[in-house]
Amino acid sequence: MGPFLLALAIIALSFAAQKILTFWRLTKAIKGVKFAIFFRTISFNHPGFRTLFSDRFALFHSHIPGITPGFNFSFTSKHAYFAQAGWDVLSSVNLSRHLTYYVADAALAREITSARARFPKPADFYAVLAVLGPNILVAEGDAWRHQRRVVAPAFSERNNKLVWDETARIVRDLVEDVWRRGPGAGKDAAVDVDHVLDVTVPLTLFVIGSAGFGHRMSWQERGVAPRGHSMSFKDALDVVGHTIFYKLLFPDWALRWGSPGMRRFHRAYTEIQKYMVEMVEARRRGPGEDELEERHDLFNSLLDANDAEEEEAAKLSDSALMGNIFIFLLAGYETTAHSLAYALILLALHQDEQERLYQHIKSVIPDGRTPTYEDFNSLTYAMAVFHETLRLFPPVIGIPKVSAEDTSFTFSNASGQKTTVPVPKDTRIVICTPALHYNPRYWDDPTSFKPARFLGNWPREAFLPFSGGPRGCIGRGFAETEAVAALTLLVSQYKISVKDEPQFAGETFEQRKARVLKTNVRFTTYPERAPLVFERR
Ligand code: HEM
Repeated sequence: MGPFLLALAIIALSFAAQKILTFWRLTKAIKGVKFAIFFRTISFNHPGFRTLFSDRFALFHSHIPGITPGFNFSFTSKHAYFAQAGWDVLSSVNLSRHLTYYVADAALAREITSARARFPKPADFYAVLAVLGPNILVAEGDAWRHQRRVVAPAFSERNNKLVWDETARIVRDLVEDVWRRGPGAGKDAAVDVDHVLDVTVPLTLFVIGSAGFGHRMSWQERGVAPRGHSMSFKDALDVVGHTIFYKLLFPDWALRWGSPGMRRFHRAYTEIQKYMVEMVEARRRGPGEDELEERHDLFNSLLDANDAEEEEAAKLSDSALMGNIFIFLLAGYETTAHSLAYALILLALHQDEQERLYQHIKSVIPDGRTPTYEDFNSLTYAMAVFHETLRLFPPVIGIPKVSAEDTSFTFSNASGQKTTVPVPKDTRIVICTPALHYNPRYWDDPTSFKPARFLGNWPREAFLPFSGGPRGCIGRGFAETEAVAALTLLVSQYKISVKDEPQFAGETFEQRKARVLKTNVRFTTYPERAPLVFERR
């Protein structure tokens, strides 16, 4: 063996030895469960995954024993691994430098989400999102506090009302301009939708377009670019909304010169920035004659709040304004589109629940008028349907945190046994929302769709689709208003069912359910294919 190969072999061996030592050290560190045997106390390693790779190794979606917990294990297995281990916390040791705990224990999840300084977000996990500009989702410490203070007033009651009104307008346009007047549509014909996302994705895009960015869009609008632009706002937002992951994966030069899809994304992203710069400049010039109406979209309110900051140093920079408005799009559009889609599928599968929702809407609005934002608080069953959907299909399947200090977790299991595990500084923590939401300690019959469980008293600590504590979702009210409005407006006018297709004629209810709820995860959970029929009531 030549000296070069020998040097290479020594480096490889010492690398492997270092990995094995780290693995051994971490495994030793997680002694938790204690048993007293013949006057001696024996500690056992806290159960969990012992694998080569961490769950972040996206090549493997499911758990492969010894190799990886699996990128999507949290959704595919729900509470099963926790039940097997007999604990609602699992440890994970792999060849990375970090110990990880997966959490499905409600009290512990609350402890973690409420202690922002002890358990911040892992900076490396979120770094990629900073390419959009400084923003509230990735910021930590003082920078986060500053941004949240400026951003929070935009998510106001007045913005929620705008969300409602815009959702109502967009659903009305869908019904009148597309479903009742579109090609092949009779006035009262049933409407076949090939995939529910074909409805919910544009719907939520239009809502974030108007209530978020202050740009009204419609289903039939053709993409004519105004002077000075190469794309209409609608087309640009559509492209950016669907393919924003390009921005997270590739540097600017690659987007500029890459595949046609990458170039289209780059053009759309540049266009949106251009539109927003124009909106900022238009404000600085003052309102035009036809712009005297007060506007409560997120972008406008964010600019208002920023202008109102007295000290120049307290104002957000232009790039932080852009970063935040893009993060609203990234964090708020797919999550809402996908969860609304699941709600419609679940209602189509469970006709009894759909009827209950319909009767409840009728009891709130007996004269059949169009529901308004003032009805929102009374539409409790629609909200219960949305919450039950988020429990069963949380769009975000893991809430990552890191321990900022050496500490410990104490928790008990279903049989009342208590344990304490050490949590060294830099330990990774993932709150597994599906496991928490399907945990039978908190939810009776957890796999069933039962919206009524969200009426009255329900275990709030075991429901974290929006995370919780100070870093909880700032857009929760936005999403809930939009979903309740859309569900109420659609179910009050249409009976929704799963489309009968000849190739699935012989399937049982369970097979049909599994087919239309088949889920994939790309950033958020989404249904792969769910054809529905909307039949006029
Ligand atoms: C069903 C819909 C939604 C779900 C399930 C959801 C879920 C979440 C979750 C789990 C987090 C915490 C993420 C983390 O810890 O990294 C979060 C944060 C956030 N969400 Fe949402 N979200 C939804 C809708 C929205 C909407 C509509 C907007 C804005 C228009 C939005 C804006 C944000 C922002 C800005 C944050 C960061 C807050 C902070 O760190 O202070 N979300 N969301």
